[in-house]
Amino acid sequence: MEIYKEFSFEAAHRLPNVPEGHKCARLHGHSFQVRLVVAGPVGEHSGWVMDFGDIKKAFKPVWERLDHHYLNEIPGLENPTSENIAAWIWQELKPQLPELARIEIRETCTSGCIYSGE
Ligand SMILES: Nc1nc2c(c(=O)[nH]1)N=C([C@H](O)[C@H](O)COP(=O)(O)OP(=O)(O)OP(=O)(O)O)CN2
Ligand SMILES: [Zn+2]
Repeated sequence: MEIYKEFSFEAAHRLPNVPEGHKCARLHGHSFQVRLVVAGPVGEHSGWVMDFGDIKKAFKPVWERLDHHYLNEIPGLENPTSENIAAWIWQELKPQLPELARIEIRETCTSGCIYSGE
């Protein structure tokens, strides 16, 4: 079964590799929405795949590196597209949360990406 926990973080970024004149070359900010999906069997006694609180605990140190930061200054996020942010979170979080199955990032109300580690 899959469960999920949602988070948000506020951050600024600019996209350095967009074509000349692209609006995203300018410094701007988003309230990024993050959904972490965890997969596994439902424990017979616990009745859950994992305590939602344990997902929150695992993500906290990663979240703290993102929230209210200028993403371009974070090593590995020099080109902070949604795709690269999702892959970066995966790389940071997967060792602490091996049950992580998917990350969904929403950059605006209408734009985002889904990453399953491939
Ligand atoms: N594949 C990607 N495309 C774009 C990314 C990205 O990370 N991956 N990022 C941006 C910009 O950061 C931009 O802030 C968000 O894009 P966009 O959806 O174009 O934003 P708008 O809210 O202005 O969208 P409208 O639907 O046109 O209002 C750009 N592309
Ligand atoms: Zn943006």
